[in-house]
Amino acid sequence: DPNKQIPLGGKDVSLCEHPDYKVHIVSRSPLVMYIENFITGEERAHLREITKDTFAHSEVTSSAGAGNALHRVRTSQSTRVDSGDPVVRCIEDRALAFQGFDVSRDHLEPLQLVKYAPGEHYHYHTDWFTDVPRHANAALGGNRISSFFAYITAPGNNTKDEDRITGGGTNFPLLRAPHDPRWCQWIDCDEEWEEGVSFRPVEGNAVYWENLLENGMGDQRVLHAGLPVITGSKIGMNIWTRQGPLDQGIRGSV
Ligand SMILES: O=C(O)CCC(=O)C(=O)O
Ligand SMILES: [Fe+2]
Repeated sequence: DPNKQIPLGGKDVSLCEHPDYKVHIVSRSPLVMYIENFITGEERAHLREITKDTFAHSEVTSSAGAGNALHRVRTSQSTRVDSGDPVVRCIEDRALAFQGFDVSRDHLEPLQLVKYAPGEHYHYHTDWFTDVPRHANAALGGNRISSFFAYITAPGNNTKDEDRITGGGTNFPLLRAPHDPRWCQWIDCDEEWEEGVSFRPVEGNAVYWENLLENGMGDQRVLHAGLPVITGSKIGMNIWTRQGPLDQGIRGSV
């Protein structure tokens, strides 16, 4: 049946082939890992394509403020990705396998894409919720145990000067920066030591971290921000795993 084939760079995506990604530990406590080559070029193109007209100004659920107050903490635009899409399912499979297979798919929130134009940023925050009754109740699967943040669009060296991204790193002010110069391909090595770790946006790569302490409380040390994009534009993707299953209606097809 030719209709079952989804063309994507000439590949049949229903096969779900995982890239040979590489993992490097950034920090053992809190656990933070850097993943090279986690989202393939075909997958990135597909994600951009299926979401291209769906971005809206991001909500920040942790803020109690009114509409315009929100825009100061997060000026980017975001969108949820259709969980029924085969490429999305393949990426979900990868995120679940990464976490040791034992987490089931219903613990995953719908994947979220975040887009930044020049000047846009996301202020310091944690991905775990402080208002547990409101944002992390049982129907919502509890709190977020882990986060992946993957770079989907971040025009690099093979791009015209005017399109190339500058700024737009992901900064973790409370992490200690690793020392080896090999990290400088992904981490801003010019950053002051007191500023913690800033991951530069590198397409296809991702940062993974755990949000909760052993006792289930949120870990303050994974505070982070999306630094302002200066030139070019950036699209990132959040993959959030909850402590328990989300109710069907919430995860369902979006
Ligand atoms: O844009 C970034 O680098 C980080 C975004 C982020 O932390 C989020 O969307 O929760
Ligand atoms: Fe975040």
